[in-house]
Amino acid sequence: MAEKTGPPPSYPDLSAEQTQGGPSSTTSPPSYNDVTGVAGINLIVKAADFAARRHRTQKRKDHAQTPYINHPVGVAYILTSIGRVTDPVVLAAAYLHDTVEDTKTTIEEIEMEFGKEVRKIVEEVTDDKSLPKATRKALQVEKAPHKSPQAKLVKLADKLYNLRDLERSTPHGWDKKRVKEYFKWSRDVVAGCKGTNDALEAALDDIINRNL
Ligand SMILES: Nc1nc2c(ncn2[C@@H]2O[C@H](COP(=O)(O)OP(=O)(O)O)[C@@H](OP(=O)(O)OP(=O)(O)O)[C@H]2O)c(=O)[nH]1
Repeated sequence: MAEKTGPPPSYPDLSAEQTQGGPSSTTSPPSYNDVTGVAGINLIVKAADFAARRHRTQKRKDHAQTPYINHPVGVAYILTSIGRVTDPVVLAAAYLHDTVEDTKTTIEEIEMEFGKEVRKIVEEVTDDKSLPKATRKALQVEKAPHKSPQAKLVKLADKLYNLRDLERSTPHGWDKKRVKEYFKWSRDVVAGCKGTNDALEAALDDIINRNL
């Protein structure tokens, strides 16, 4: 028989932006090196919760105005379902991969909440939005081969999600030429991440060849 537990804790003073529950990490960052079992699941779900709060007002660029959080959730799911990735640190980083680039979240905050390993991956896949767009795009191609295998996994899944999204629906204001340019540029970024995960790379090759 299941043991009776008390009611769930309440967090009356937390704003929607704050993460609820779990040990608070206000002093030193947790270490999630080789995290497994319940701790691993908790890390992943905490990252999903954090990302949902931080992206909560944002929408994708499609005509349906899909909530932005669908993207990081989909990137994490691509990693598990196609890439067969089970490392909680990589999956947490997938949920968090756009929080620093696209919200007020700082990389220090990611480290305090999720540890150095997750921070490193998120940092590696974060573009500097203060740079001109052409520079940012060129840097992604240039830097891709030098990234860690974990960051390459997130990058590959991110690109696969965005390319699938482009096949599904053209973002508001994009013409055919821009879509094609995105496919070409993605092909160059993906080339620099090769040798990381056969299934993800095969899925990317398929969609890129279909569209170029
Ligand atoms: N395909 C598609 N992309 C959308 C949509 N809504 C938002 N995006 C985001 O737009 C970015 C690609 O648009 P761009 O014009 O090339 O780049 P920019 O927004 O960074 O300037 C991607 O950012 P990113 O994830 O940071 O990736 P990336 O720029 O590194 O590829 C993608 O996630 C959508 O409805 N469809």
